[in-house]
Amino acid sequence: MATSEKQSSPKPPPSPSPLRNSKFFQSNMRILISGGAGFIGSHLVDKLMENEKNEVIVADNYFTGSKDNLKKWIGHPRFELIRHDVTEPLLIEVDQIYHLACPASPIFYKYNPVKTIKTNVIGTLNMLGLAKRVGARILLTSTSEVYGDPLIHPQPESYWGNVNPIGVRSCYDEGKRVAETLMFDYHRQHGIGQFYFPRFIEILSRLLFLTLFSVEIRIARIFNTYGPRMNIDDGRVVSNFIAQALRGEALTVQKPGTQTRSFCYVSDMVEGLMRLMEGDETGPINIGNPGEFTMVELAETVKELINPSIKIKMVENTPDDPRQRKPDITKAKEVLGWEPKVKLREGLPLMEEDFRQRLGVPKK
Ligand SMILES: O=C(O)[C@H]1O[C@H](OP(=O)(O)OP(=O)(O)OC[C@H]2O[C@@H](n3ccc(=O)[nH]c3=O)[C@H](O)[C@@H]2O)[C@H](O)[C@@H](O)[C@@H]1O
Repeated sequence: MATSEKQSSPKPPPSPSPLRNSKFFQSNMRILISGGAGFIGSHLVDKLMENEKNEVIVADNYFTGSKDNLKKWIGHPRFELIRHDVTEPLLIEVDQIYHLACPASPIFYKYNPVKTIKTNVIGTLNMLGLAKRVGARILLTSTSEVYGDPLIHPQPESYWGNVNPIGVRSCYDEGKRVAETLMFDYHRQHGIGQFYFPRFIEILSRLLFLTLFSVEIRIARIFNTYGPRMNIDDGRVVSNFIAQALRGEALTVQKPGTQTRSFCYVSDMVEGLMRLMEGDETGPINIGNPGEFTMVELAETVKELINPSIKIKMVENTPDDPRQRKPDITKAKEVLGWEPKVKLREGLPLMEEDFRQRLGVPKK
């Protein structure tokens, strides 16, 4: 009886790798960024590379990302770029994983929805498997789209959302919701978890080479982000309007134009993600700028700042477009001490400058 009780008792959590335990005696932190050749990923690479103790490894399949975004780091001894699709397993030794890989623009993620949901589900499983094997901390970039077409405004993290499970956006928003579920399931199933142990016990356990913890997770819910290096033909609203204004084309406001979004400048986003990774809070945490604009207001602002002579035209919208979106960032302020600094009117000219250079449109 005693033997069978012993056999059926739950297994202890798996041990973090020796690499993780010896972290306190090593100078370098090895950081993987999946999707690091993309818009937000490449800005994150720039920031992490500023710290000489970081080694950065980017894994990207270049579906929407580009080597161009990382050209200044190629050949750097602390930087490595791997062509890799996260739907396949990746076996490397790292301390931290920023898991960003997934097309984020609606036209790109709807282009191959099966691939999008595979990236979110199988890709996140593979990254979690890696995190579990090597004892790495993993941060998932989830999205404001998990709130769907929200019935609560602004959206706090406690809101469960209003999502169409069979719509054309589901590959992305339901995909990210499953990715969040996987993160928490790995956290609960493969480790005692920081819900129950404060940080100092975690540190003490590592110093004593005890392995109380396994999969440490962080979840950021990213709200609409803009800035230099967005794909010019990305299809999202800020990049569309800036490219249209510079090409002298009418700004295409999708109907009704009263729908709202809250736009966060990319440097603020990267700062929020890094604070979340380094802090003690698992999340989910909203990272976004609460400044809220209708699409007509955004078009008028772009027109005024970049090209007052262009027209604004109303065009058809796509199904399930959320009518309003604005982050409640109380939690980010409290637990990360983070809030965005760059206002829309300050960020748009910085993005305009980058788009001018890439489109070859000189300033008048
Ligand atoms: O930019 C982002 O960070 C987010 O972009 C998309 O979400 P969405 O808010 O639909 O992004 P957009 O395609 O930029 O659309 C925003 C609004 O602008 C409108 N829009 C878009 C493009 C355009 O040319 N004109 C226009 O009025 C859309 O109808 C929508 O109401 C993604 O699905 C999110 O995951 C991602 O986090």
